[in-house]
Amino acid sequence: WEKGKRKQAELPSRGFGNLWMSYITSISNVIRTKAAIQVAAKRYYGQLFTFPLFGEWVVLTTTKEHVKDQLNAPESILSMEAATEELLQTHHTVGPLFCSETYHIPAIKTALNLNLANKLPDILDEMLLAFNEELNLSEDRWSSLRPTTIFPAIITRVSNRVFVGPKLCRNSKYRKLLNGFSDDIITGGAIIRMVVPGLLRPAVGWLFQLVFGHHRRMTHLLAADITERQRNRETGNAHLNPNDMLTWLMDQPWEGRTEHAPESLAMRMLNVNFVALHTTSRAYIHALYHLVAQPEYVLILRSELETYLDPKNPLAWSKEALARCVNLDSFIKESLRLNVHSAMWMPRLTLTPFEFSDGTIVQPNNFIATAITAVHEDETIYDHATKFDGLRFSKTEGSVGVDLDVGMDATNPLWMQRLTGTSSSYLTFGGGRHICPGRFFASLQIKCLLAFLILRYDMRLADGMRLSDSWLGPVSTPAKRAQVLFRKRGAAVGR
Ligand code: HEM
Repeated sequence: WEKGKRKQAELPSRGFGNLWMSYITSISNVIRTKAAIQVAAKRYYGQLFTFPLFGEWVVLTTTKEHVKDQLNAPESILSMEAATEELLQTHHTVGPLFCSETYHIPAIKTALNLNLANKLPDILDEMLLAFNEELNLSEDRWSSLRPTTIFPAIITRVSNRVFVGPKLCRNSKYRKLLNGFSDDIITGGAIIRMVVPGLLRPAVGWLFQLVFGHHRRMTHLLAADITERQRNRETGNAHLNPNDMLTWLMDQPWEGRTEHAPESLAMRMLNVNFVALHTTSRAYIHALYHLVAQPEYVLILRSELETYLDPKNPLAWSKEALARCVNLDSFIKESLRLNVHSAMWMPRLTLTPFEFSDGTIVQPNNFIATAITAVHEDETIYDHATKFDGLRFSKTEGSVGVDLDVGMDATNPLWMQRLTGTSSSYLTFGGGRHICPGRFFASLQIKCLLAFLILRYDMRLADGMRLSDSWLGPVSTPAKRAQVLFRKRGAAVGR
C-alpha cells in the first residue's frame, strides 16, 4: 500500500483505491492477470502505468518509446540479471553462478548461429529417431497423446543433440534431469520468494539443492565428456572434439579465463537448457493446438511443405528450403504473437533511479516490464488483433517464394515479417540489449518438427475443441491435459 501510494503520485495505477481495495485488487489480479492488464492498458493507452501483483507495483510499458527505453537501458541501471535473480531466486535454488556467468551468450550468438546449417542434419536425424521411439504410432488406428508430455521430451532430446551430442541426449538420466529442471526452479524460486523470510533463504536454498541437486547431477553427467575434451585440447587434438555446445562453451573465454572448471561448464549447460527448452516446447505446443483446432491450415501448410521439402527424405531438408516455407513461418509467428509465455514480459529491476525519455523517473528496486499482450493485441497495430490468422505475416506482397533468409537486415520490411524478425510491435523474442540470441535455433527446430508432423501424421483434437491455456498470475502454459489424436499417414515420410 505504502509503495503503491508513492507510485500513484508518479503514475496512474490499476486498482489503487483505498487500503483494502488495493489488497483486494492485488489478489484478483493474480487470478485474472491478463484480463486486468488489458483493461488497464486500454484505460491508460499510450501511458506508463503501475500494476499491483504479488506485493509489487510493477511499472508496465506498452508504447514504442517506453519499450525502447526499457530494452536499451544499461544493465547497471535497469538490470535483467537482477530481475531474474529476484524473481527466480536462482542464487538459492541453483547457485550464484547461474545468473552471473554469461559466457553461454557469446557461444550462442556466434558458434551456435554460425553452425545452424552444419547442425541441421543432426537435428533432423534426432527428430526422426525421437518421433519413432517416443510416438511409435501406426497407420491403421488413431492414438491419443498428451502433447505437453510427449513434445517437451522430444525437444529436450533434439536440442541436446546439438548441445552435448547423441550419447548424452539419449541418456535417460540426463533427460530426466532436464525435463524437471525448469519447473523445479521456477516453482522453488516462487515459493522461496513469497513465503521464506530473507534470513532463512540460504538454509532453504541449501536444502533445495541437497534434494534436487541439479548442478551436482549435471556436473557428474558431463564429467567424462569434459575430461576427454580437455585431454584432446592438451594433446593438440582439439580438432577431435565434437562440434557442439559443450565444445563451444569450453572454447569461450570468460573474464580472462580460457579454461573452465567442470562445475562452471555444467552451470552454463543448465542455463542454456533453461532458456532454450521451456520456451521452444511451449511455442511448439501452442502452434500444434492451433493446427488441430483449425485443420484447414494443415492442408495449406502441407501443400507448401510438399513444394519445397522432400516428404520421403527429411534428412535432405536444407535451411534454405525451410526458409522458403513462408506460410509455415507465418503460422508459427502468429501463434507466438497470441500465445505469450507471460503477460509481463522482459522484466527489469531498477538498480538506480531510471528516467524514461518522457521524463518519468522510477526509483531503485522497482520492477519494469512490458505488457506484451496489450501490444500484441492492439487493434491499431494488427487488424482483428485477437483473431488467429495463420497467414497474417506471409500475406505481405512479394513474400511468397522469396528467400527470406538473406534479409537479415532490420530495415528490410520482409525481415520484420518473418519469425525471427523483431520490432516494437512484435516482442516475443525481446529486443535491444538482451534480444534472444537463440531465436534462429528455436525457429529452425520448431519448423523442422512441425513440418515433419504435418507431412507424416494426420491429427485431430480428442475433445473436438481447443482447450484454453492455463494462467497462473502473469504466466501462461498451453492446456496441460489436452489430448490430440495422431495417425501415421498412408504415404508416410522418412524412415
Ligand atoms: C520460442 C523460443 C524462445 C523464445 C520465445 C525466447 C524468448 C526470449 C526473450 C524474450 C529474451 C529476452 C528476455 C529479456 O529481454 O528479458 C530471450 C533471451 C535469451 N534467450 Fe531466448 N527465447 C527462445 C529460445 C531460445 C533458445 C532456443 C535459446 C538458446 C539456444 C535462447 C537463449 C537465450 C539467451 C541466452 C537469452 C539472454 C540473452 C541476453 O541476456 O543477452 N532462447 N529469449
